[in-house]
Amino acid sequence: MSAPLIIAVPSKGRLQENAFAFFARAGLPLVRPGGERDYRGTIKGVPDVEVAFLSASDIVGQLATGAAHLGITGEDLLREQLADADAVVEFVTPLGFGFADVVVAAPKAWIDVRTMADLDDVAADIRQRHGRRLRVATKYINLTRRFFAYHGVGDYRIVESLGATEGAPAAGTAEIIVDITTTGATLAANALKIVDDGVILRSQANLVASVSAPWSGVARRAARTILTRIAAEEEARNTRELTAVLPEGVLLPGDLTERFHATLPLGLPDTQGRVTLHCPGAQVFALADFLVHAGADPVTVRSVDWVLRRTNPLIERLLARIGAGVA
Ligand SMILES: Nc1ncnc2c1ncn2[C@@H]1O[C@H](COP(=O)(O)OP(=O)(O)OP(=O)(O)O)[C@@H](O)[C@H]1O
Ligand SMILES: O=P(O)(O)OC[C@H]1O[C@H](OP(=O)(O)OP(=O)(O)O)[C@H](O)[C@@H]1O
Ligand SMILES: [Mg+2]
Repeated sequence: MSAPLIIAVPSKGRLQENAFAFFARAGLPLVRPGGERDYRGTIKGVPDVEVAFLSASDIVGQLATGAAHLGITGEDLLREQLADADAVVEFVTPLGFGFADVVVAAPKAWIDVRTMADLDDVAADIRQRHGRRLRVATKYINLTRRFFAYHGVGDYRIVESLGATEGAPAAGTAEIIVDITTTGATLAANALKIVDDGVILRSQANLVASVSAPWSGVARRAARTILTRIAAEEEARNTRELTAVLPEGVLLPGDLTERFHATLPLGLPDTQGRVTLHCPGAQVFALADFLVHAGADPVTVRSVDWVLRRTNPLIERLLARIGAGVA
């Protein structure tokens, strides 16, 4: 048997919980036979797949070396750890969880400091008064360097911080910080504020593919199965299915798509006038009202679990990147 597809999934914390829920919704239940401390798993019912449970940060490394074919991790970590992330991985799809902004934050007490340009002034001031550089506590060293250079701030020094970064200014080890924030609670608790033009990156968890992994036929086929279900769930999430019986002689208008973004997955109404329509959640009531006024009574609306298609944008994107090969 040729080597399986390796998919790297966060092994703990918020990203792990969300990743398990996400895969389950897509009809891809992750199985961890040995419990929380088991770092190898499978996807129930999908052959030729091995799940590697790793830290979100290690997942970046495994994708970069090609040890994993697919992975779930934060865009912040990908952009921080890879000099040119887009050259090394293909961003297949954002996952709608793990939202975190990488931001520059300064003490709230610095009332005159609002922008990156103001920080440049502060840096000059510190240099002049104390003969040293502005200190920035962060674990996002590369993102910080790139962003500060882009804003023309050069007279600073990074103080590497591996945790509790928000505490650095109060502890006196740095003046400002670069870290991730989601609710803002940690910044507020530490009397810090985000600099107005200091949002470096709006990150969320992404499904990404390694460009350098050995994409054998087996790996491609397994990836196709996984991406088919993920795309099916993505499409279904915002799809509502309406069923109705139209009175004899009533025709559906030709501009159904333009007016309601609706499609007819089963085709035109049958001889009894029965019809099934799909439309986005936001259009449901407009379309239902229309059908009721046309004489349908009742109109039934359902959520949809999956919309499975022969191909989809996720597969197309992956194949375009790794080469069509023998999938
Ligand atoms: N507060 C948060 N809300 C949402 N996503 C977050 C949050 N904190 C981190 N993340 C996302 O998850 C990734 C990994 O963070 P996580 O906290 O799981 O790992 P860690 O900080 O390396 O480890 P730990 O917190 O367990 O010491 C981050 O890089 C980011 O993409
Ligand atoms: O804006 P908030 O919602 O307050 O979230 C931001 C905090 O969450 C993360 O910390 P985490 O809890 O992962 O602890 P860590 O610093 O040990 O990673 C991050 O490092 C921030 O400190
Ligand atoms: Mg953390």
